[in-house]
Amino acid sequence: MITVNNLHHSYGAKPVLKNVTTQFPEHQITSLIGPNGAGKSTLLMSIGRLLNIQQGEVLLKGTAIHNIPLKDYAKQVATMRQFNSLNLRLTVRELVAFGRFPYSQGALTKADHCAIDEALSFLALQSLANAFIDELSGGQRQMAFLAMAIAQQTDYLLLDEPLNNLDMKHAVSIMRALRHLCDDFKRTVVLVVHDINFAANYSDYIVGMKQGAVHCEGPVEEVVTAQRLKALYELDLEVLKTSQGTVCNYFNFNLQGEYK
Ligand SMILES: Nc1ncnc2c1ncn2[C@@H]1O[C@H](COP(=O)(O)OP(=O)(O)OP(=O)(O)O)[C@@H](O)[C@H]1O
Repeated sequence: MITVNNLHHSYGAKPVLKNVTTQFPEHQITSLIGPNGAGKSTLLMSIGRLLNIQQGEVLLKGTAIHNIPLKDYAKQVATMRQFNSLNLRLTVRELVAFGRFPYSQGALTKADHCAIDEALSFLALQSLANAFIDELSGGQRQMAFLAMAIAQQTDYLLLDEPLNNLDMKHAVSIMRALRHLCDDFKRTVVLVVHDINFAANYSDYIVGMKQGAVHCEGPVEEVVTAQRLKALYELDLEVLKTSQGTVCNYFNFNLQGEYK
């Protein structure tokens, strides 16, 4: 279990996480949602140890993460950050191989090659294995970075906007793949996602953040209500239950406090 207790984070004098306390259920998908600038990425990067913890604590299975050697942490927690402008002269396979670094330190073993093959085939990326990252579309690149995180074979996956740049079909494939990782491989996934409909239909638990604080959290059914989402986003919307799932419709409503 990942537990966050009273986490504060400031950039310079600007506080962006204010007393954040939450935890993410094991073997489930948790979506971090909320308006732009709410602190979702800062929270995720703090948990992933890509940002130092300034105040408060993050526990992994009861141990404060700063007490876990980074090398061991990387075998338990993989983080995919937003990388939009990276131009790497690496093939997809070489990139995915970086996911094995905590195990191989660069000298890939047979087991590492198997893990790389598994990650590529899990996301149906075999045909792109020898393509160069800087020659891929944004969506293909996103999939390659996700494969790198999956190849790390950790119990916990932290993903910052993994659906960025993906068309509907690829976004659905990714969310199904993440469900498969949780349901069949007992992984725990925490992702930042802007599309409330993906959060509503593929996650188990939702943490809604606003202005650096946890605004609401709970199982999907509790958080995905018109009342909760209106308060979170300051936007009128309706939540429709259909035979295929939940649809949040926020089109053609008035923006609260703004022009029609
Ligand atoms: N490196 C940085 N230096 C200064 N301020 C930063 C930095 N990174 C983020 N911020 C600020 O911290 C606040 C929270 O940013 P963060 O990226 O965590 O929010 P977010 O909820 O993930 O936003 P978004 O949905 O827009 O990606 C924002 O006001 C942002 O401007």
